[in-house]
Amino acid sequence: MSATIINGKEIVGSVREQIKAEVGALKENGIQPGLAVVLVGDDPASAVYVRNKAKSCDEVGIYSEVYRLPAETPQDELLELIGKLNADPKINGILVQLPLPKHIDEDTVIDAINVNKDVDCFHPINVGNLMIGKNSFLPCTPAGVIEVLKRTGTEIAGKHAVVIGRSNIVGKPMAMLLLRENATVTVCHSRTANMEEVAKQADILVVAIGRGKMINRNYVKPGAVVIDVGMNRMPDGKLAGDVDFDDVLEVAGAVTPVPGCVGPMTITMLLQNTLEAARRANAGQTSAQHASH
Ligand SMILES: NC(=O)C1=CN([C@@H]2O[C@H](COP(=O)(O)OP(=O)(O)OC[C@H]3O[C@@H](n4cnc5c(N)ncnc54)[C@H](OP(=O)(O)O)[C@@H]3O)[C@@H](O)[C@H]2O)C=CC1
Ligand SMILES: Nc1nc(=O)c2c([nH]1)NC[C@@H]1CN(c3ccc(C(=O)N[C@@H](CCC(=O)O)C(=O)O)cc3)C=[N+]21
Ligand SMILES: [Mg+2]
Repeated sequence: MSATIINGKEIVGSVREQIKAEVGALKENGIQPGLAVVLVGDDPASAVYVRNKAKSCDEVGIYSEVYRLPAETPQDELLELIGKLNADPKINGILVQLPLPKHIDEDTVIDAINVNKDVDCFHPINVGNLMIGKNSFLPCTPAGVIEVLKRTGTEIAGKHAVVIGRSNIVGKPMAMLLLRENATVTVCHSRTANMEEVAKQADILVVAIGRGKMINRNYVKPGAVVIDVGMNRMPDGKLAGDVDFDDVLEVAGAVTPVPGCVGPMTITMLLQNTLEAARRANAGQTSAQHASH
């Protein structure tokens, strides 16, 4: 038996078509959503993601600005740029590419981003709103995974979902979104005992650990849907996920490919959030106003 390879390109394409149409409709009312992406330092992987983000904005008609700052940029200068972007009406979304150089405190930087422009959903207020189920931006990678599950017709409610990884960017918000969809959720991490046994209980297995090809068939229940968030540059120079794709393909029900699914889906959700931010800015409906009452 061989698993279905989830067609990421097709899903990404159809969500982006929808976003493009909605951006087009806003433009007819004289509104163009705008995204600012800030990259500090010259990490080559980050440079690729930032280029992809700008290109994807163009494709759907979102205005974008990219700021490339040298690695030694003082924290104050970065905060000053964020202050300017916070006040700029052309900019609806601000994304500061992580990780930042060591001399910069990531929490301080994230705190400085206007809550209503935090299209990553990394600001503590937006993270809090997510926890209590209030309307806020959805974190891009986890929201992209939910969209993939829904568009492949995967039932989530009542199913056992196991998330491997507990980072603030992926694992934790992923668990929260699956819970919102009424899955029974287990989160694994580096201190989890008997991880193969735990993972094998999953109907839906989401893997975000940053260990190239670590998750093989021993972690997978026959027929499970396996979502690979990992992005690793292997010693041979090739890109691979955290899942041993060829091995898992033989037992799983469906598997996402890397590259070609969760990565581009993450960018798609970023576009969606930027569109949503522009809508809210123009409706005068901001979560900061809600939060201040
Ligand atoms: N496609 C996309 O859009 C995105 C892809 N990524 C990719 O996803 C992967 C994860 O990213 P991120 O969450 O930021 O990574 P982090 O390094 O921040 O977190 C990794 C998590 O995995 C856990 N972990 C590490 N090794 C093991 C192990 N051997 N067994 C069990 N758990 C383990 C860690 O546990 P502990 O907490 O105990 O240390 C931690 O919770 C990376 O490959 C990254 O490149 C990330 C963001 C977006
Ligand atoms: N503030 C912030 N927000 C993020 O969302 C964020 C971040 N920082 N730091 C890094 C991670 C990683 N990430 C990816 C986005 C797209 C692809 C992507 O498009 N991947 C392509 C391949 C790209 C390639 O060829 O290298 C694919 O999987 O098909 C991957 C990874 C967002 N992240
Ligand atoms: Mg730092």
